[in-house]
Amino acid sequence: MIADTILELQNLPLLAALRLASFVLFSGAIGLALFYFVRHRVKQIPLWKIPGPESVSFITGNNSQMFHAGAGKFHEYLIRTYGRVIRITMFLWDTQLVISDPSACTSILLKDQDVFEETEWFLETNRHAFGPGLLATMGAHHRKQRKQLNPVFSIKHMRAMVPLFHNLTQQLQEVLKRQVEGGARELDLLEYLGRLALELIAQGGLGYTFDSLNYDHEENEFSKAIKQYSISLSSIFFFRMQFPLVSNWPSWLLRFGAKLFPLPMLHNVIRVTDIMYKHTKQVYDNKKALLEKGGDGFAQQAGDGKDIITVLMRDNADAPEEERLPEEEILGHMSTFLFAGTDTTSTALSRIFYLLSEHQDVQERLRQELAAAWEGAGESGIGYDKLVELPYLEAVCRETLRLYPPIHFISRLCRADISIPLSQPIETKGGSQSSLFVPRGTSVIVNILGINRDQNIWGPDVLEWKPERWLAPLPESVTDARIPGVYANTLTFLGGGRACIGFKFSQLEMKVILSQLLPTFRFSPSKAGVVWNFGTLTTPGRKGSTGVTPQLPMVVERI
Ligand code: HEM
Repeated sequence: MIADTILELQNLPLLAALRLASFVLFSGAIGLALFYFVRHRVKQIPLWKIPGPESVSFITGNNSQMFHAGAGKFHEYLIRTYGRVIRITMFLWDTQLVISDPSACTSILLKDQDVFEETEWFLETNRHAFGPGLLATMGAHHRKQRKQLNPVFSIKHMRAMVPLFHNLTQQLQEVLKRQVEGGARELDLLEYLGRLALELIAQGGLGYTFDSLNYDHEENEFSKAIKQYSISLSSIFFFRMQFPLVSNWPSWLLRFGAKLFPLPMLHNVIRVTDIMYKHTKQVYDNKKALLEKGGDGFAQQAGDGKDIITVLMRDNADAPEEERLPEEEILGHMSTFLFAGTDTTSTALSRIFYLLSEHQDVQERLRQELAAAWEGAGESGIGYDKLVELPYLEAVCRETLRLYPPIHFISRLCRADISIPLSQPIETKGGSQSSLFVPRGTSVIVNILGINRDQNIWGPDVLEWKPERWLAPLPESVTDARIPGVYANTLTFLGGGRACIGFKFSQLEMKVILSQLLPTFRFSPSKAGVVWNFGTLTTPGRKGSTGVTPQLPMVVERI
C-alpha cells in the first residue's frame, strides 16, 4: 500500500507534488494548533465552576470590560462581587483567574514562583523594547541578574543618593516659584513631576542628564517622547498579548510589518524605544571609556559616579570574567530602569498631591512635620535617617500606595498543573473549596488592588484614605493575613523574586520631593477636575479632555 502511494507520488508532476506537500503541511499545522487549542480549553473545564462575570463577547470574552481607560470601575465591581478568586473569560474562551487570596498569592509569588513565571507576551515584548534586562528574563537567568543588581539598590547606596535628590528637587522648586510668583495659578503638576522623576532616575540610575528641569530651552526628545509611553503601551495591550506568535521573526521584518500596521500608538512605542536605545548606548560607551581611562572622570558626571549603573559597571569590571554582565544586559537594565522608574513614581506622586489637595488638614499636618524636620537639617537637606523616620510622611505614603497602587495587577503564566492553598475557602458551583487547582497554560492575574482593598484584612473603613491607620499598631487581621509583599503589608511593589527592585529608591524620591515642595507651596484642587484613567498604570487626566496625554491640573501658590 505504502509502496503504491510512493509510486503514484513519483508519477506526479513537480508542481502538483509541491501543492500536495504544502496542503499536507498546512493542514498538519492547523490540525496541531486545533489539537492544542481544544486540549487547553478542555483542561480548563474545572475552572468553569469558579464564580465570575458572564462573558460579554463570543470572541473576546470579558476583554473589553477589563482593559480600557474607564475599566477601574469594573475591577472594583469584580472585587466587591466575587471576592478573592474570580474567573474571567478572555480571547477565544481562554479562562483566566484573578486572585487576591493571600495564601494563593504567596504560592504564586514566592513558594511556586518557578511554576508561575512571567507570561510569554510580557517577556517577549520587553526583550524587544528594552533588551535582556530584568523585565525580559526568567528562571535562573533572572535570579542571576537579581543577585548582581540587588547590592546596587542597597540602603548604603540609597543613602548616598539623598543629596542628589535634594539638589534636583531644589531645581524644580525654583521653576515652580517662578511659575507662581504672580500669585496662585493652575498648573499641570504632572508635567513637572514627570520631568523631575525622569531626571532623578536618569541621574540617580544612569549618571546621565536629560536636562529635563531646564525650562529655558526646548524639552529633550526623550523626555517629550516618554510621556506617551505608558499610555501607548496600554492602548496596544491586545497586540502585545499576541506578540509571541511573531516574536522570533527577524527584527527588520517585525519593524517593516509594524510600520505597515495602521496603529499610531505602536509607531510611538517603536519611536521611544529607538530614542531610549540611542541614549543608553551613548551613556554606556561614555562610561566604558571613563572606566578604561581610570582616574576621577566620573566625579565630573551627572550623579558624581554614585548612580546605579556606574556602581554596577565598576563592580562588573572587578568581577571574575565568567561572572561579568555582557554589554547587552547592562544596556537592557538601563532602558528597563528608565521605563520602570519614571512613570510609576510620577503617577504615585500625582496621587499623593491630588489627595493632599483634597484633604487640606492632612496637607497642613504634613507640612508642619516637614517644616520641623527642616529646622535641624544641614545645607544638603533633610538626611536619609531623618526622612525615613518621619511618622506622618511615612503614613501618607503608605496609605496612598495601599489604596491607590499605580499598578492594579500583574499577570503570570502557570507552567505546570498545580494545586495551591487558599486562606479562606471559596464557594463554587461544585461546593466549597479550600484549595485551587490551576491547569498548566492558565494565565493568572495577581490582583494587587484586590488585596490592598480587602475588607476582611483592612476592616470596614478599607476604602477610606486614612493616613492615621499607620500611626497605631496594625490590626491583627492585617498581620495575620501574611501578605507576601515587600512593602507595608501590601502588594503595591509585589513580593518574591520579581518584586520591584526600585522600591526603596522610589520611596526616597517621593519623600525628598514632598519634604521640599510642601513647606514652600500650597496645593489646592483645580476647578477643571481630575479623572483617573485605568491602564498599565492608572494615570490622572483633565476631566472632559479628549486627549490621551496624562495631566494633573492643580492650583499652586507660594506660602
Ligand atoms: C511607585 C513607584 C513604583 C511602583 C508602584 C512599582 C511597582 C512595581 C511592580 C508591581 C513590579 C512587578 C512587575 C511584574 O512583576 O510584572 C515592579 C518591578 C520592577 N520595578 Fe518597580 N515600581 C515603582 C518604582 C520603580 C523604580 C523607581 C524603579 C527603578 C529604580 C523600578 C524598577 C523596577 C524593576 C527593574 C522591576 C522588575 C523587577 C524584576 O523583574 O526583577 N520600579 N515594580
